[in-house]
Amino acid sequence: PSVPAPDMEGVTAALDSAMAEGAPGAMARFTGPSGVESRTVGVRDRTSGAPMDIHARFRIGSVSKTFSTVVLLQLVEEGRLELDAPVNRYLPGLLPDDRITVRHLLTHRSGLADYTDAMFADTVPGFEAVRNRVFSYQELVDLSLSEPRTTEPGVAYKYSNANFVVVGMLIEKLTGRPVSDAYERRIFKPLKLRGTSYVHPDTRIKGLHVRGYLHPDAAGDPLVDSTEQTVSWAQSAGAVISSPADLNTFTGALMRGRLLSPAMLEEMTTVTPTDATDTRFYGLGLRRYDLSCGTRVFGHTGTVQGFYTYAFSTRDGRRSLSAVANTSNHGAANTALGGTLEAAFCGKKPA
Ligand SMILES: CC1(C)S[C@@H]2[C@H](NC(=O)CCCC[C@H](NC(=O)C[NH3+])C(=O)[O-])C(=O)N2[C@H]1C(=O)[O-]
Repeated sequence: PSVPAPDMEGVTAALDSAMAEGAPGAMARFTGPSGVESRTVGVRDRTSGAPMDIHARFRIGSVSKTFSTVVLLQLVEEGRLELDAPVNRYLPGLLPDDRITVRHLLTHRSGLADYTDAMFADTVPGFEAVRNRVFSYQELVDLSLSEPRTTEPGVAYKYSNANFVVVGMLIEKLTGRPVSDAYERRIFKPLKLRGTSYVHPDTRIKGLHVRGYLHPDAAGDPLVDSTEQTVSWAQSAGAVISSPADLNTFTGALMRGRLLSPAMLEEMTTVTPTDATDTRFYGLGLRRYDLSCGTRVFGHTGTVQGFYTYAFSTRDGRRSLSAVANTSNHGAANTALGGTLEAAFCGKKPA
């Protein structure tokens, strides 16, 4: 069946509006049946004035959660753990409730509190306090468990980074290796994602990269260059570095079944609503957005200091979009950037 061509003027308009909302720059890359289209606006470095570059790498924040999910679901396929088994079967004594299952982690239905709410309540001081810190997984879990749980296991969707910290712990326990080895061996190398890396706790983004600029809470305060950080507060929940092309490859390959069996991909894309709207859903470490033209796209969003990211594909993997703006803590810029999805996947609006 023919699909609408991407509305690249609309994509550019969304990138321009992200800049108008305070992003120093933004870019998007679309891959579809007619090939690749990319657009860049503004700068990747405010000091040098270097223009945004479609080949530059950046922090993808919680898009990392989908990478971690793919590794864990491959381990499920290999019989190393079961989706509906208690987490405590594999990490004895870790969680205070044996009813919390592996699936609850991947669907944000565990009830484990998100420690980043308190950690980043004051945006810039919170960031400065942790940007060079190295946390153990256990320290992050302890931060979560020091707060009340948000729901009985399985009862409700409540997004929490803690879930994907535990996913990282499961991967390391079951493989006996750091998560970086699993990412490399199971995803980065097979898909030839040469611009994608997991370098925690190194603070640098090596090679050609985008610098990220954090908006302070007080309007009018200067942007904070947040490019260098360990992202140790997130790790398997948010510390992957990638590029527009690699994200297109990753979400496209995932949806084409190159990483998981058809049955497991079906599990991953089986969703429940995340909010009152009937357009946003969450599966296993994966978001589904239902667009105005009826197209359903699957992928993830990311918010890490200095970077907003969208990385989505259609269910058949034939069309993929990745978009990034090099700012954060500024919702209007994030919403503006999100406009690239409708333009790319729904095409030009009828006159
Ligand atoms: C659910 C989200 C939005 S939050 C979650 C994760 N990012 C974080 O947990 C970092 C939150 C603080 C980031 C900081 N904000 C503040 O400090 C506010 N006081 C900023 O904007 O740079 C990620 O990425 N996910 C996004 C996702 O999945 O889309």
